[in-house]
Amino acid sequence: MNPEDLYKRLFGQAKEARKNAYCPYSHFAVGTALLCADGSIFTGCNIENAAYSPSNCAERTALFKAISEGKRAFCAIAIAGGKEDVPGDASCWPCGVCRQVLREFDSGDLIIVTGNGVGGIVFKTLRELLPMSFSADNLKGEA
Ligand SMILES: O=c1ccn([C@H]2C[C@H](O)[C@@H](CO)O2)c(=O)[nH]1
Ligand SMILES: [Zn+2]
Repeated sequence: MNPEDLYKRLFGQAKEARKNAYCPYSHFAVGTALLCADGSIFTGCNIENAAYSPSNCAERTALFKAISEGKRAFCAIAIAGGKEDVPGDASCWPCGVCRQVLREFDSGDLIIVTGNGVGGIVFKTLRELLPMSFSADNLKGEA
């Protein structure tokens, strides 16, 4: 399958996962689908909390599920987000916190996929979304 078709399918899985979003405060529902290097897929949704700050984004839900199952290498993550009463076809790029968390497991080619607002997808590398990032390389004195 060519990458674009693979990402379209992944975005469809993110839209499906978005149905599980728990967002009674923001009413902004997000779903994700994370494609691991071994071909497995982990989905996620945002999970809000009455105390607000413990809320978790959909990106980190999927990533933490995968990490906790032993996965360490990832190809792409698709994100479908929007107010809960709309289909979630518009672009929803990851927040700054999630970009940094994803950076921890990116070796330079992680793809971020989201909707283009007209029924298709758009994708970029995490490196494009988080240039000049801080990583483990800095701690090793290599950056
Ligand atoms: O990329 C994003 C942006 C926002 N949210 C969540 C956090 C919060 O629950 C709600 C509104 O910000 O959407 C995500 O899960 N991912
Ligand atoms: Zn986030």
